[in-house]
Amino acid sequence: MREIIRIRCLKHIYPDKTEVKVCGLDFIVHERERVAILGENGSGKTTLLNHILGLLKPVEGEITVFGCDPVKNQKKVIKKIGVVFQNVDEQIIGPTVYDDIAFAPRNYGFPEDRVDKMVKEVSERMGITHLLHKIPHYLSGGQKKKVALAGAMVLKPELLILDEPFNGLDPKSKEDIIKLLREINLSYGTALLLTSHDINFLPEIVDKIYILHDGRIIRYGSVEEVLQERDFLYQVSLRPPILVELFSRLRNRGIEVEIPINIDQAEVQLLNLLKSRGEVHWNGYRK
Ligand SMILES: Nc1ncnc2c1ncn2[C@@H]1O[C@H](COP(=O)(O)OP(=O)(O)OP(=O)(O)O)[C@@H](O)[C@H]1O
Repeated sequence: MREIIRIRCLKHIYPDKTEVKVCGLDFIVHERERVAILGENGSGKTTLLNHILGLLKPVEGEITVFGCDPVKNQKKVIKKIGVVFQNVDEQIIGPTVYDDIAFAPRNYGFPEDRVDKMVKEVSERMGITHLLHKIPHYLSGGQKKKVALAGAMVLKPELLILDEPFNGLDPKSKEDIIKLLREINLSYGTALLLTSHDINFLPEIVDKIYILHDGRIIRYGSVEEVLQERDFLYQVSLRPPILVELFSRLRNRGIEVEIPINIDQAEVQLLNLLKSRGEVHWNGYRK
């Protein structure tokens, strides 16, 4: 698969002299991949994303996005990327939801009938056509996230960057956003790159994980490999998913179970345990 991002040992110095380093392993994202960056507060996740967007210029290091330097070729690069920032209030700028979603295509000079088609198509996919006439300020938090996502997706970018997409959402809205992101990835082939402290949801939405700690990318692997490493996650100030914690405790008591990362795997593990004790039938129902 084609590489769309490659970063090696970035260093950034903010105007107040705060130094942020992202060294260690190379950071690589391929087309269509679904990748999460994990790390404690202040570890540099947003700084890294802002470099990918060409909004920040590193003082040291190498960064290539879609084969280009994102600072020197910002217009070209940004056209291929949709972004949902941590604080969506700062990015929703249109007087109505319709105008907000129409902002990017109008900005790129698409004729108004094309813009109309694009806005309607993306709004239908996001399930927000009933909100198009509304003033964004009055929307709920979950509705604002969906509008921001529609604005980010209207040009069908190759890469979607999401900084803490689940912040402040209720469980149903989280599920809606996860479902939308999976559909977007599948139907448009859009690569997903996200940060999240909501570790329990990650197996449903990403395949690969990078971990940032103390200015270094210290771990890269599949979502299963990384999230099953309970002790390692604690060492780097992260917390394992609740199922990993529970089943690790059972293993520590000598109970023979594999560590699951989602509810289906956990169900299979528990049923196997009950079957081995003769407490349930082969079909998983109680004897
Ligand atoms: N505009 C800025 N000016 C000065 N320092 C900044 C600025 N933005 C970020 N920083 C500092 O850079 C470091 C990394 O911040 P960053 O926002 O990238 O972390 P993060 O991993 O995204 O954190 P969080 O999980 O809390 O969102 C922090 O020490 C932060 O205080």
